[in-house]
Amino acid sequence: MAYSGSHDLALLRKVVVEVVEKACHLTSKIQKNILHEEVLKKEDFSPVTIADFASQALVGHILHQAFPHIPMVGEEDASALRADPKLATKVSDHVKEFIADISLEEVLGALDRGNHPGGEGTFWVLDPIDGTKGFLRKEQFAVCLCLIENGQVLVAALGCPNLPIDSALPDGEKGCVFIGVKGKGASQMNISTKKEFPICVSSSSDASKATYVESLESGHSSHGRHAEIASALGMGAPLRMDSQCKFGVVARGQASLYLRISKTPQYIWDIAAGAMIVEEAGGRVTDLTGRALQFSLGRTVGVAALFASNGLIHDQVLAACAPAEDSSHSCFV
Ligand SMILES: Nc1ncnc2c1ncn2[C@@H]1O[C@H](COP(=O)(O)O)[C@@H](OP(=O)(O)O)[C@H]1O
Ligand SMILES: [Mg+2]
Ligand SMILES: [Mg+2]
Ligand SMILES: [Mg+2]
Repeated sequence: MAYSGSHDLALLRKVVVEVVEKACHLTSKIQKNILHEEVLKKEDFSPVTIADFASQALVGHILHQAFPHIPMVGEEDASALRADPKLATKVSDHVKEFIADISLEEVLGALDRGNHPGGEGTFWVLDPIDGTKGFLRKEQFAVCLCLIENGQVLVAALGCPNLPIDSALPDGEKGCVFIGVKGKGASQMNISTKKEFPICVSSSSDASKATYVESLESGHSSHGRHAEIASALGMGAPLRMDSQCKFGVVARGQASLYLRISKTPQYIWDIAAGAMIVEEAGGRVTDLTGRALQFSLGRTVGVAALFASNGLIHDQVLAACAPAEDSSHSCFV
C-alpha cells in the first residue's frame, strides 16, 4: 500500500542506506582484527564488542544530526563504556575515522540515544551488529536499521558485509545491502559497486521443494521444532546462518522460509527491518498463528516465535505449526 504520511521517503532512504554502508565499513574493518579484550559479556551472557558500540555511536550520531527530533531504539547503550574508559577511547577512535571532530562524550551520548522505549510514534530502530556471535566467528552479521511510524516500518536497510552478492556463487564477491521502502518494493545493492536491482521472493508454491533457513546458534531458536515442521512439509536440510541476513536470503528468493521459534519475546531490532524487506519483496511475516507482527508494543514484538516466507507457502507452514505448538510460545503481552 502506498505511503500517504508526511515523511520524505526518498530522503529517508538515502540517509538510511548511506549510514548503513558506513557502519558496514566500520564493523568489517574491526571484524578482521578483533581482540579478546575488545569483547564484553552482557548480563544475559551474550557478547558485545567494540564494533557493536562504535556502529551504534556512528549511526546514532549521524541520524541525530540529520533528524534531531526522531528518537532511536537501539540494542546497545554507553553504560559499559562509561565504566571502562580505555575501551571507551578505543570505540571513540574507531568512530573518529568516520567523524573526525566527534568527542568522546558525543560518542557516549550517541550510544545512549538508543535508550528510547519504542511504542507508538516515530523512531529509528537499530541493531548495530546483529549476529554478534557470527561476527566473532568471522561469519555472517548484519547492520540493521529502520524507521517506524505508529507501528509501520517505512524504510529499512540490512547491511550484510559478508553475504555473497550472488547466491549461486557462494565463493564470489561479498557485501550487499537489502533495502525496503514502504509500498515501493525491495532491492539489493552491491556495497562496493553501488549497483542495485529489485528483488522478489521465490515463486515456488511447493513447500516440499522449498529451502528453509534458521539461526546457526541452536540456543537462539529451536532447531528441533523447526525440523519437525520442515519434516511435516517434506523439506530437506536447512541453510544455517547468523543474523537478519536470513530475511535478506528469503527476500531475494534464495530460501522460501525463515523459521525462528524461540522461547523469549523477540526484540524489534532483531526483526523489524528484515521483516519489512521480506514483505516488500512479496513475502509474508507472522507469528505462528498467522498474526502480523506488532512494532508498537515497546522494545519487543511481544512474540517469541515467528516465521517469514515467500507468501505462497505461508498457509502450509501455518498448518504445519498448528498441531503441536505450545501457546506459551506465541504471545507474551
Ligand atoms: N536465547 C536466545 N533466544 C532468542 N534470541 C536470542 C537469544 N540469545 C540471543 N538472542 C538474539 O538472537 C540474535 C541473533 O540472532 P541469530 O541467531 O539469528 O544470529 C541476537 O542479536 P545480537 O547478535 O544483535 O545480540 C540476540 O538478540
Ligand atoms: Mg546482542
Ligand atoms: Mg540482534
Ligand atoms: Mg546486536
